[in-house]
Amino acid sequence: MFIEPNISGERRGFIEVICGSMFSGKTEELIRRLKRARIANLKVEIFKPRVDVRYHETDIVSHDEKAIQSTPIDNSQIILLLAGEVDVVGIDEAQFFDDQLPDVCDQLALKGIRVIVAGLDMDYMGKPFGQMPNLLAKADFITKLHAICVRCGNIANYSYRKSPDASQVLLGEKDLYEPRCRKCYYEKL
Ligand SMILES: Nc1ncnc2c1ncn2[C@@H]1O[C@H](COP(=O)(O)OP(=O)(O)O)[C@@H](O)[C@H]1O
Ligand SMILES: Cc1cn([C@H]2C[C@H](O)[C@@H](COP(=O)(O)O)O2)c(=O)[nH]c1=O
Ligand SMILES: [Zn+2]
Repeated sequence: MFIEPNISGERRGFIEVICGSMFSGKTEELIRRLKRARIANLKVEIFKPRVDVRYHETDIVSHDEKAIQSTPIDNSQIILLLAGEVDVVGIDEAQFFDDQLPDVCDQLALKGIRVIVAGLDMDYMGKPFGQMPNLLAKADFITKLHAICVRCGNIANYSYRKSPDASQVLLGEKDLYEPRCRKCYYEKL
């Protein structure tokens, strides 16, 4: 990623969005960027929605068991209260947050903070998930990652749900979901 030097001397914030299907490596990439920011001695705060307690009460944990400590929160406005003096804010599972999240990210970036957001761009129906479309619209930088289709080995954009449960929010792992390419996803629907 190339970022032009800041010619005015004033620190400018920006919004980075990491998106893709389940198992595409969003959480790993978020953790990688946040750990590098800490290596650079930047002050980092990390948040996740309280609803996401699959692996750990507080940590953000990838499917490959890479982890970083975070603060579980009930709504996105809390980030503004807790991220006063930070350089970098990380947010995982952004699709589960309320509709204030894009505005919160804008406010953080306006204060000069680097905001790194990871989330599912599509739900199991292949529809845009939560505030992700609005975050993608506001993002300065977007990284779309792909998993490997468990059926054919091509790149996977879709998160296929193996359960008949039709609610949009249904926490789970390989027990409930598998990443699929477009062809395999629509064949089995
Ligand atoms: N079908 C798959 N395609 C790609 N990675 C997979 C797959 N199944 C399991 N994984 C594992 O998932 C890891 C990515 O996990 P994670 O960063 O938590 O993804 P995400 O946050 O996008 O769901 C990979 O490094 C890999 O070890
Ligand atoms: C597709 C889809 C997923 N979910 C849930 C399942 C998991 O708990 C998370 C996604 O986690 P990941 O870090 O991207 O692997 O979201 C859901 O609730 N509804 C869906 O449609
Ligand atoms: Zn496939």
